[in-house]
Amino acid sequence: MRFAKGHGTENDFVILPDPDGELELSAAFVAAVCDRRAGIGADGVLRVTRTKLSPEVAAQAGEAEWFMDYRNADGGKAEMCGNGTRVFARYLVDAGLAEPGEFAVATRGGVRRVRLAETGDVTVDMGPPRVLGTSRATVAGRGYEGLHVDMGNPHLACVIGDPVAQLDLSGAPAFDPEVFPAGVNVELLNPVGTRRVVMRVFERGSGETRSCGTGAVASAVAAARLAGESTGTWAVEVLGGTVTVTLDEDTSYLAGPAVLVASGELTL
Ligand SMILES: N[C@@H](CCC[C@H](N)C(=O)O)C(=O)O
Repeated sequence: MRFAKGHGTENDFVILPDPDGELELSAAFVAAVCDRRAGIGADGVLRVTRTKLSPEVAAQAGEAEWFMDYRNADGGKAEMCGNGTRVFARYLVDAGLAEPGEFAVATRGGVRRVRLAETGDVTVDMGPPRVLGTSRATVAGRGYEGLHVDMGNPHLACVIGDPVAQLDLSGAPAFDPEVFPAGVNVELLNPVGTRRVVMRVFERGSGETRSCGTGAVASAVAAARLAGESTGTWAVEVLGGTVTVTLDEDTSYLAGPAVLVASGELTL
């Protein structure tokens, strides 16, 4: 089986091309591929397949030829992955499956438009963030209030007083299962200047990752609220670099680098 490996601000993915929709990905197989010692190692898997061959998103086939079938490192499916969409777009162009410029990608969370710049950056129209209230997470015994933001997938973005660099994220944060019955991605962030935040994230199904695109947008929304703003551009510093989030009246954009670093034959 052919594979490629790529990352967006060190949120890394194994890419499995499956143009004819022949691959059945079991959770155990995905977890084995993502294993950082016994597998290739990644935060998730991106299966590249045709939208029209994928019953769960076939309704998007008129808008997007390719479906990003995203799986978390534990093998579970997720609705959306912002950095994954950027890396997926980079792969499609480099593999000759899409023209450089602007095109659409099908995801479980709906169609997302992407734009590749000459600089190598990829921007995704992430759609409108939906703010659904507040809730609490507990990290290493400490409770934090956060904003519940739906980016297609669920987020709890907590603006905290402590420096995020000092947090112990070795264990999963506790959260309210009544608010998040399907689990949640928890972001912890500090505003560090005008429209700039530092963020760490514990992702549902993948653990702490070095970046999370949907989480970066959720964090920008939380930071904007705190500043009494609803539009503008935020820099979100993550462990793997910096992404840019733009909030406007009716949508949000995520921009940053997306690179492919390897390809080969998977023998697992
Ligand atoms: N890293 C991603 C989000 C991946 C999915 C998430 N773990 C979930 O289960 O919702 C991103 O860049 O958005």
